[in-house]
Amino acid sequence: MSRTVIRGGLVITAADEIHADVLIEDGRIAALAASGTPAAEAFTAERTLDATGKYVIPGGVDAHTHMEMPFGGTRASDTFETGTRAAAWGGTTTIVDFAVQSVGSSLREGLDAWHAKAEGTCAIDYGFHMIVSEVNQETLKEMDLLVEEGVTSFKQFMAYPGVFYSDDGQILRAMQRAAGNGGLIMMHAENGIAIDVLIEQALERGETAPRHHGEVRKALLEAEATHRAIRLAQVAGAPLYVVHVSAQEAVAELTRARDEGLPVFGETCPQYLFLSADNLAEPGFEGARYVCSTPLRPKEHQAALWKGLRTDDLQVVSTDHCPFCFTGQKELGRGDFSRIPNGIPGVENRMDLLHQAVVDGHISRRRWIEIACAAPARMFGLYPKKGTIAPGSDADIVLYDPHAEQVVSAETHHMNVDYSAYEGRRLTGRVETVLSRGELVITEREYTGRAGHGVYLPRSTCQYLG
Ligand SMILES: NC(=O)NCCC(=O)O
Ligand SMILES: [Zn+2]
Ligand SMILES: [Zn+2]
Repeated sequence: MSRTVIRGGLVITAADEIHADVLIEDGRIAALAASGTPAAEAFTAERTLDATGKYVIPGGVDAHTHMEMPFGGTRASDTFETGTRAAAWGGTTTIVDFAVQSVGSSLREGLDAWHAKAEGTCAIDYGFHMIVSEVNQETLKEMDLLVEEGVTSFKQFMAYPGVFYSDDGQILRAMQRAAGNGGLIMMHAENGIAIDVLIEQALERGETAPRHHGEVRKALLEAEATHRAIRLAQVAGAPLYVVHVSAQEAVAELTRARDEGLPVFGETCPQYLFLSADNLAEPGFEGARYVCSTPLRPKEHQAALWKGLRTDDLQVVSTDHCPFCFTGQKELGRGDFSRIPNGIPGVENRMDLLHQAVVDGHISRRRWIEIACAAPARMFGLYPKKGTIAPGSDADIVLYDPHAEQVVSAETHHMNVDYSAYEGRRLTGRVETVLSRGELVITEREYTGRAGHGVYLPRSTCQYLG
């Protein structure tokens, strides 16, 4: 039996804060006891980690990543190996990535392809959602099978006509299926048909710079799609999780639906909380770094997102990590913003940025852990194995120094991408040590993990539903 004890830290979960020692046995949390008490003194182990002055928090659960995803005529630049290593550096110990059904192929083929990419390469544990690109009798049946084997959530797109787009009828059918099999539909809510008209008109006017990406993907078209998705889910009797919410009008739709008692959930991402349309408007082609969809919004939207996170109208912060290098990838869209590959890197930055939100007074420490660890684990059927520090849970634990100062930079980050969306940002707080199932992956800011340590996580269904 291998044992580790973490002594003297402030253990923070979504529910509690307590100065406690944590005993780990064979990769799981065996016991907690208030530091200095006889119960804690009785913990014995081969390895002791001193967490004095540190927070001891659950490893982050990032429920929205796209490692090596083919998109926009290229491929996301992090592999499962580089992306999960970078995640670990940033205090995230679980990702849920998106397997993609290619048009003309089955869900099974898409899922198998993603298993093949990830297997034996990940530094931390991983699960999959399934992107459903085609809804037909076969794929609807496959959804049932996937839920049974632990792929319990399905992403559909109201955006990207001709790529991932589903029309309202296809969405309704998938939602009806999910209502029956316990699956959770994750919606990219933007009116892609209307946006394509606006893109065409903007390009005709010669508006080709990155900032026009934000202008054509209007907040109202996010809100309209969010409203439509909510009502389709209501008709189907299905729960709904809206991904990457950025517009205050979309938050208002979610709030209204939740006030009506509907099982509707929302996710936002650090880029919408910390960046804005001002970044997209950086001179020349510089703003291409910040092209993602939904787009970065004017700063005024941020207050509604923070409020939504405080009031639980938004439950989860994920990264939507989808990195494309500026050189050679983002550059595909020089002269035509609609050809800039959509996506922003951030899997390494999320826990730190959200800690900064604690420092800045936007959220409490426990809410930090709720939205970054516990809620995504519950939402996607991984709790309490992941997302908390409790006896029986996997020993996915971060020793976090709340006083360390850092400056974010592509020079020092570990993501396989040539820029940082947060370049030069000063943050208070830093990950010191990370354990994944009791194994040291980061040890006092040295990488001590290995590719292949991470295992696939079959998931149960959403734990917010009865
Ligand atoms: N969000 C984004 O811009 N890229 C990744 C694909 C998606 O999540 O829609
Ligand atoms: Zn999306
Ligand atoms: Zn995404």
